[in-house]
Amino acid sequence: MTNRPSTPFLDSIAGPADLRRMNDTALANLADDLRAEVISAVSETGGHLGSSLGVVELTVAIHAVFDTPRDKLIFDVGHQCYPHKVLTGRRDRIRTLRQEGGLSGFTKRAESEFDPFGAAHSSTSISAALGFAVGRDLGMPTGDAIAVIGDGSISAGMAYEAMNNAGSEGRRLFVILNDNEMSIAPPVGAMSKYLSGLYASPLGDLHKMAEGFESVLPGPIRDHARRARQLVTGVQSGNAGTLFESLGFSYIGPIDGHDMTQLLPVLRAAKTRATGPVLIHVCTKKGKGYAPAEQSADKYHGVSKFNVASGEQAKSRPNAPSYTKVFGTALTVEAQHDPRIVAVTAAMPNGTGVDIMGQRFGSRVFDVGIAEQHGVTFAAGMAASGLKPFCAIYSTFLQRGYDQIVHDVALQNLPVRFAIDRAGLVGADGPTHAGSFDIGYLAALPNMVVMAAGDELELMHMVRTAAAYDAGPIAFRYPRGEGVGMELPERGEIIEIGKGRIVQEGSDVAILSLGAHLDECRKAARQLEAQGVSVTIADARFAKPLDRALIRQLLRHHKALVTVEQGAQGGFGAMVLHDLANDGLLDGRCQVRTMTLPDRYIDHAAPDVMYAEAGLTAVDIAATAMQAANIGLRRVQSPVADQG
Ligand SMILES: Cc1ncc(C[n+]2csc(CCOP(=O)(O)OP(=O)(O)O)c2C)c(N)n1
Ligand SMILES: CC(=O)[C@@H](O)[C@H](O)COP(=O)(O)O
Ligand SMILES: [Mg+2]
Repeated sequence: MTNRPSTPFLDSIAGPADLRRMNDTALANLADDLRAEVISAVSETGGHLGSSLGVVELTVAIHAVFDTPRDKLIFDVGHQCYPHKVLTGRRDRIRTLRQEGGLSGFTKRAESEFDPFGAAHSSTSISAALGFAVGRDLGMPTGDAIAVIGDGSISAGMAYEAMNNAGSEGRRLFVILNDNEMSIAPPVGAMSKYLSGLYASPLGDLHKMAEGFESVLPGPIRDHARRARQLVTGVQSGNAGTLFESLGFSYIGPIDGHDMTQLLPVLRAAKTRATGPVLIHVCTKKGKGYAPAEQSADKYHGVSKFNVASGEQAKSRPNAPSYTKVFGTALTVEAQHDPRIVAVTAAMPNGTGVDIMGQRFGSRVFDVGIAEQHGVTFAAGMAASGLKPFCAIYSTFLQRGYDQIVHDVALQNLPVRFAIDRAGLVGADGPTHAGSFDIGYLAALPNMVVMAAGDELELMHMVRTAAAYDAGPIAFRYPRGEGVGMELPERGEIIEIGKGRIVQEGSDVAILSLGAHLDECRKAARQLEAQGVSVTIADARFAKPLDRALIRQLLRHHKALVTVEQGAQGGFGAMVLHDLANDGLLDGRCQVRTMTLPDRYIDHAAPDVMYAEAGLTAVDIAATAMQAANIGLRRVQSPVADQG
């Protein structure tokens, strides 16, 4: 355990109501304590530290000024909510963040009345806040609605859809733009440049502050508030604020989000005077107040446990390259062979590994910002032009681009290659980030080819296959984390579309694996073999088109056929059942079982714990095969006993 910091101001409060009794100096001191507490806690748990450190003063100020939980504070993404959790009755559990059975790393309704709206995917906060504002105006027991959204997250279309609607609704609503000039990577796009322009606007460019607004500000801070003069004027402010004002918002800012003498009076004035939607532009530093974070390139966006004194993170030494790295490297090799290959990422160049290609072929890698919908259609356009786009998006975030996949890609049969990282359960980020649904939602689409990599070599083959495949859209999925650890060639091979492979041949039961649970299937086979059961393992490779010949062969020669996938019901297993049922093949000697994620969300924990919770361990697979084959349950070894 690290040395706990001394936090007298934080120790003196039980919840946000206490903040409303503190003077401004005490609130500033409280913010210092809170920052120290967050650093200390995250050093023990890991998590999204940089974003949380950037909003310490802002979080204190909002809770001090607004009447939470009656007023609804909605953090966009929610990855910056650790100070909020500490202030809202969860300090005693803050050192359980992202651990099994502990606090979520995001806001979560089930956790606290101070989390009125759950999040983890970005750019939803303004829509949700507007919903609360309408609820209030229609008599629901709710107060003001305050959305806190980052400069990265405000690049997504959904934020503009919400502002467009909020501006025309004209209801009292607060949007606080937390502008730290960072997304996960440095932010991209015209919006980012626009915000930087606002930040650079000299005070003297602004028009006169409205009398009514000025009068509610205490004398000493009037100067700071000169930047907030548009609150009740609605007057255009030269270049500053014009976009937000055009959308119907009053624009206040920019103000220094680490200076309580600016934050508190501006929030108080806004709260007192606002009658319609207001956007308060707050400038902060990601990682503020912790030197290793401020100095790091990613501003400590997501960190593992670390040493507070040195900032050194406790990264475990990898046994094998990550799937992400294997993908990024294989893509770069393909890009070298074919100049038509381009890559698209939605604000995750490092997370998806396309930054590896970017180092060699920078002009062919496109970071579109947090804009998955646009990213998919942009890729479709590039494919229509004759390019070969690889659209690299995490499974969970690709959900955002589903209509674009259906309407712009699949329907037009355009050869967009979807590289789907973080397939399956991902661990500490929990259910919001689980890649559970892509097999089902993609395999349902005509024209779409869907592959899943059984290991990192298979991933290389799939990258090469996708690069070579021009007949229509093709997707391949692979999980978060390390591969199994194997010798890898320079370049993958092209595999035949719709053909699986036999990994080992047996005669009693067949396990048909799709994707990276292949290794778990091997463990299950060893457990079964220890019981005298002869096992075939097949790697389906394709959820679509199915290798129907392979499936029928397995069915003919075994007493049981068990499909296994790292995905939800309605995926690969369902495709197999559908296919067999339609051919009247389900009533024969061979019993068929499907093993998928269960029909519920699984809370954050280490991935193997989550898979155990899901009933998808080697023991579960072996037991299912035995039961299906009616072999009789003898003792099945536990995974701990199974060292092989
Ligand atoms: C729809 C969606 N796409 C991608 C992400 C991954 N993601 C999480 S935080 C983040 C950056 C957010 O930047 P910003 O809003 O500026 O917050 P900051 O981290 O700078 O505090 C990204 C890309 C996400 N959560 N949701
Ligand atoms: C908050 C968010 O959405 C991302 O930061 C996410 O936590 C990244 O996850 P990976 O660590 O899997 O890239
Ligand atoms: Mg940011």
